[in-house]
Amino acid sequence: MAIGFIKRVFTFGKPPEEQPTSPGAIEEVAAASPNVGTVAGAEDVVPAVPVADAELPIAADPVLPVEVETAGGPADDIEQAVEETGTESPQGSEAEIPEVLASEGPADEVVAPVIEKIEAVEAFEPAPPETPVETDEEVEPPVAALEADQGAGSPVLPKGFATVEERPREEAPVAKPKLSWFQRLKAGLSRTSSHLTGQIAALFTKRKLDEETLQDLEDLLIQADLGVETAMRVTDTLSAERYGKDVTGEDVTRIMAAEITKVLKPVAKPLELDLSHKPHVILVVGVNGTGKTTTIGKLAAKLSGAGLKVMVAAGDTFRAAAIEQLKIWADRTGSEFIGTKLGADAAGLAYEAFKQAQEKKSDILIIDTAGRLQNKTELMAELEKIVRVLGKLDPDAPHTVLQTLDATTGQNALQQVEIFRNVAGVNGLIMTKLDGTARGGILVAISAKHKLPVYFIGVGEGVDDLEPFEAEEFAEAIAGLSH
Ligand SMILES: Nc1nc2c(ncn2[C@@H]2O[C@H](COP(=O)(O)OP(=O)(O)OP(=O)(O)O)[C@@H](O)[C@H]2O)c(=O)[nH]1
Repeated sequence: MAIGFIKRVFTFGKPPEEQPTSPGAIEEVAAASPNVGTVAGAEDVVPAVPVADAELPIAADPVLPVEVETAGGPADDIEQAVEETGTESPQGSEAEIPEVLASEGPADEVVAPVIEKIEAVEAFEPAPPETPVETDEEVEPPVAALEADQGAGSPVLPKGFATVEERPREEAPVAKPKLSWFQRLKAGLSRTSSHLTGQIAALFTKRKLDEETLQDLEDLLIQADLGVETAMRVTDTLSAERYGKDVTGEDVTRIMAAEITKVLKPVAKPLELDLSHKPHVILVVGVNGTGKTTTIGKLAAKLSGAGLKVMVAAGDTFRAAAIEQLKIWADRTGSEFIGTKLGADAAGLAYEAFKQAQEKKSDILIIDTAGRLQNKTELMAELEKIVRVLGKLDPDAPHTVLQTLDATTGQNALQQVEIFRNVAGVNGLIMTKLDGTARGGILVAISAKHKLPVYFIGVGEGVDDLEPFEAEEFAEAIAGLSH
């Protein structure tokens, strides 16, 4: 019983379960806290308790030492009482304590005063806080007052801490604003425009316009795939307006955009559909990989989205993936699909597709074709045959022959138009992959040379990445100007 009381002196104000029990933990607490052992009267007693058995005062508890020391009363008495019991032993061991504490009768008598003192300590109530002296100095408000100010549950933490509530909330993902077509076009053509305008800006740094500069500009525009004709148009206009004067890169890009617009305007036409034909047949040709199948999918999406009944035919019987790819596009766009087995006669499929589309009263039939230029003779023969068999069902069919051109191929695209125009009677163009190429200028050269309508341009693989071709906005995008 007595040892229990002694323990209680040291565990004052702390529930036992919170106290360190391992020697190491105790030492840590003692070392970490200057208060341990400094409690009046307790400082000499602490070491006397065997470590393993002790429930040491929790050094971190600032209340006990302060109260006991400043109150001035009971703690001093305890010290005295402990001295009287002879329990004080700076180097005390476990054996020394039971000598006194374990004794019956007289020992209780000896310990009784100690108990009284302990009880006095427990019963001790700190004096009410003194009324603060009024001063002119700004007194920091007590924490409780601050808490009250901020409302319950908003503790004021020391500097360097923050409550979880104060943690900045992660911004909810903001839906990306949908870019306008011009913004997408400009972004798609940014490589072409930055390449071109960068070179122009480098050429026109503080230079008066002279013959040499004009020649350099012409070379630069030709190298940018714009073609000799357009390059000369730009330099002629620039010379007429600014010869001998200071010219900035921006002056040049503005004149260039205006001249490109003039070249493109006559070819920027809408794709006319004669819906008196049931169906209006669109044959899509072009070198493999130029984007025929993808473009058919994009066109089908636009047309079926407009409420037209669309059928697509997988006339590229040369490549299994092309058939599968077109089937996926048909499913995606709600179009009818007709295909045949790999290696089958493409003209036979085109004929069958036309018949079925007529029977089903489709508005539009779009026929995909193979594009392997490596076997040019065979390919050309196949294309000629397709055109021939379609003509048997309708002398005007195919009503539109579209050629896809891959912008990344640059000058090569000029020859491709030449070839397919002669064989398949191409009467309209779609340029794909204008996104991410520095060679978008080729469309200007093709337009100037072939003067074929350019109906659409592709600036990505997505279903929405095909837009009607507009001369002015294309010219401005290629020159990096704002619309
Ligand atoms: N970045 C970009 N990629 C495109 C565009 N149009 C098509 N493509 C991609 O170009 C690749 C070839 O496209 P296809 O539609 O298969 O070309 P194809 O002419 O049908 O090819 P073959 O079937 O081999 O004759 C595919 O990976 C398309 O996703 C475009 O405008 N921009």
